[in-house]
This record gives sequence, structure tokens and C-alpha cells, in this order.
Amino acid sequence: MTPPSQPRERLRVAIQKSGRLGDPARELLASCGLTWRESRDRLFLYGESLPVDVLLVRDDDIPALIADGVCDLGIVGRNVLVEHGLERAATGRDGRLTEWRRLGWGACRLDVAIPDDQEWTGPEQLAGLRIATSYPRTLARWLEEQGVDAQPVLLNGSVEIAPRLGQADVVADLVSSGGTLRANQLEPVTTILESEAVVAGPDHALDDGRQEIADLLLRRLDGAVRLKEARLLMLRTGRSELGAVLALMPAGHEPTVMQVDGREEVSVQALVHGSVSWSRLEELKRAGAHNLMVLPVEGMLA
Ligand SMILES: Nc1ncnc2c1ncn2[C@@H]1O[C@H](COP(=O)(O)OP(=O)(O)OP(=O)(O)O)[C@@H](O)[C@H]1O
Ligand SMILES: O=P(O)(O)OC[C@H]1O[C@H](OP(=O)(O)OP(=O)(O)O)[C@H](O)[C@@H]1O
Ligand SMILES: [Mg+2]
Repeated sequence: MTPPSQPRERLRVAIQKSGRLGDPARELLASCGLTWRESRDRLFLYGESLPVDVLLVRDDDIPALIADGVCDLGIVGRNVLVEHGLERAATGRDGRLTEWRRLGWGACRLDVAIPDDQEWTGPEQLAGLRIATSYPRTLARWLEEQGVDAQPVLLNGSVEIAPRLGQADVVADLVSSGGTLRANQLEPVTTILESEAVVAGPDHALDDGRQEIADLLLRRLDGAVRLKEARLLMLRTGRSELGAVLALMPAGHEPTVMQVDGREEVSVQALVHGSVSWSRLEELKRAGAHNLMVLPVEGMLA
């Protein structure tokens, strides 16, 4: 691997090796037209179609790899990025990172959870308590904002079990379905951070021509994200109901309305953002639409 101090003309992106964000990150890069050759140890993907290489690492290491200039960008949860930034600032190291893109998947929350047989009255209730967490800096910042003095207890895994083991009184941990908390007789009571997967990068432009490569990759990534969210909604309706139907169309591009040969009927098609709910389809039907169809979009060129 090239030491960070040497000029590099290829972009290097860090993603999670395995775990929740690894596969979607790899798929996203593949959908940007990136093809690669895998190193024997499977820790490095050498980009063939673009000068973009991918490093496969533990997600906790991604922010430091960028901050230290070993990698240029990374795909990581905001929770990891924020914790790293606070840690770095508290220990007086530079290398600030920012979110270059939000990706809209990998959504979870960093929540405070308390034993489910306790009443929640507000953050002041946490004063003097031990709070088990893998995110001590993020928790400490939140406690400070709330004006509450409590004691973070750092655990790198199995945080939810800490109250039962007597290591802590309550927890601050990642939640999505809430199943893990429930299984441990805990209940989420307040949110410290809303997280999702992001493209993280330095808070300045890249050197040695790598910004141009990054711009190209991000343009493709924006297109890939838009495409993934796009749906084609098609329906038919009578001329007299057209106004009511159009008023109910989900957000998206301007619909195309076409006359159906020999009938008092039109065919409407529109590119819409995100999936179309059953209730929206039912509303459209009630307004006079029929033959409703929602299709995924394979490719798009304006
Ligand atoms: N229950 C969840 N639902 C949705 N997203 C989650 C959930 N738990 C974690 N995440 C998000 O996915 C990221 C990776 O989670 P994962 O559990 O794979 O990490 P890890 O065990 O720390 O992996 P690694 O071995 O790379 O250190 C988290 O940092 C968070 O952003
Ligand atoms: O609200 P839920 O849907 O139950 O998800 C929450 C759990 O998911 C994550 O752990 P994960 O399952 O990734 O295991 P880990 O702690 O080994 O990373 C997180 O640390 C919680 O324990
Ligand atoms: Mg990790």
C-alpha cells in the first residue's frame, strides 16, 4: 500500500469488510460502474473500470483511515463518524471529517434505554447513574447539553446486558427494530442521535487530481441512488376524473398524459420518488384511476 505522504493518483475508498454496511456499500459502488480485482487476502479491491480502489476494514477504523489520509472517502454509519470526530477533537488531533453524502440506508438511532419496569420522567433522571455505551463521547456531549451529570461506562459489545450484570444502571445503544432492547427488558426512552450510512470525507478538497475522480464517482453515486428510488407509476383514468387523479400523484416528475385511442380515457405515466404505498394506490383508484401499475426503473438518461 502507498504510504499516505506520497502522491496518489487513484482514489481510495474504505468500506466495512463484513457486517451490516459491507454488502450494501459494495453494491452501491458496483452500481456506479466500478469493477475490481480482489487481492488474495480479500482486503483490497483494485479498481479496473475507474481509478478507484476499495479497502475492506472494520467500520470503527474508517474515520481514522480518512483523517490520517490513508483513504480519501469511506462509507460508514453517522454514529461511528460522530463518535470519532468528538474523540479526535477531545484529544486535540486535527483531521476533521464531514458527510459528503447521506445514503438513506443503514438507518438506526442511538437511544437511551432504561429497565422496562421504570417510569421515564426526563433526562434529569439519569443524574448520578452509570450508562453503558459503545459511544461514550456522543453520550457525554448529549449529557452536557442536557445539563446532566452521569457516568458513561464503555463497553464494546453486548451493551444491553450490562444492567442485568450490574455493570450499569441504564444503556445508550443502537436501536432499529427495538427487538434487542425488548429481549433484555429495556425500553428506549429518548434519542441521542439519528444515524444512517454516509459517505465520509475530509472537510477540504482532495489533492493530486483525486478530487476529480471523487466528483465523477459521487455524480454516478447520486444517479445510482436516484435510480434506486425511482418508480414508474402508470394508470388509466377518464378525462373528467383526470384533475382529481393528478392531484393525488406522489411527488416526482411531471406526469405524461396520453389520449387512449377511441375512448374518453387517458393513460398517465409519471416517474415518482420512492415506493408508492398501497393506501396511495387505493386513493387514486377511488378518485377514478384504474389499471394502476408501479414499475422499478432499470436505467435513466435525461
Ligand atoms: N440494528 C441496526 N439496524 C440498522 N443499522 C444498524 C444497526 N446496528 C448497527 N447499525 C449500523 O450499521 C453499522 C455497522 O454495524 P455492525 O453491527 O455491522 O458493526 P460492527 O459489529 O461494529 O462491525 P465491525 O466488525 O466492522 O466493527 C453501525 O455502525 C450502524 O451505523
Ligand atoms: O433494535 P434492533 O433491531 O434489535 O438492533 C439493535 C442491535 O443491533 C446492533 O447489534 P448487532 O445485531 O449488529 O450485533 P453486534 O452488537 O454484535 O454488532 C446494536 O448494537 C443492537 O444490539
Ligand atoms: Mg465496529
